[in-house]
Amino acid sequence: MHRDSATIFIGRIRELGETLSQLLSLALGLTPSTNEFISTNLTTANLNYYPPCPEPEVAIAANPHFDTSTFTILLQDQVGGLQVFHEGAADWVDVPSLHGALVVNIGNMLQLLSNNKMKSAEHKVFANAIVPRQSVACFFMPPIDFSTMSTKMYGPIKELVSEKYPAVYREASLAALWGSLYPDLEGSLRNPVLARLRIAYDKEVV
Ligand SMILES: O=C(O)CCC(=O)C(=O)O
Ligand SMILES: [Fe+2]
Repeated sequence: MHRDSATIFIGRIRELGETLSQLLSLALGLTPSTNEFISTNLTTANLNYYPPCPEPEVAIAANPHFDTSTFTILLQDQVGGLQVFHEGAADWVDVPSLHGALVVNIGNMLQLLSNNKMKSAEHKVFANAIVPRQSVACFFMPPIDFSTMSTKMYGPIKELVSEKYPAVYREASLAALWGSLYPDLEGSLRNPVLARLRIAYDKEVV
């Protein structure tokens, strides 16, 4: 990516992220004074390049995973291959590549903060034999401070917890949440990181 266009792109994505944070807070019914998403910022961008794969039927371009972010803004090229797991259909569905469109994924951080009101989207990318594919994934998170990574805790926003809607998750540090890219060793949990944070873990699994 050319340096000038990258700078402009990132600037615009930051603005869009701020607007999205505010809209998500509104959608959750949070008041501006307790809005914890306002501090959400663009922390990382993945520039993904997937070369053509000689044996796409036995390979995968990106393993199924949940992003750790509050939300992710994704730019994909025209090649396609991104799929999201649709809980209702219990199946993977294609996320078509539309020219000029951005995809927004909810990540594990928002599922945790929103006390399960917003669900993290599991996604994967399948490989193709013919053309390379590129994407830019921009991750929005609370600011990352490596000195407090294991000690600063995040949990369901107080305003979203009540007697009627008790906290679904215990609090977790960013370091603990970061495990979400790694599959469950026993392979039985769809979202192992959040499943292990569930307060009613014994009774119910995410
Ligand atoms: O390449 C894509 O479309 C998805 C990339 C992705 O999921 C990620 O970087 O977390
Ligand atoms: Fe992702």
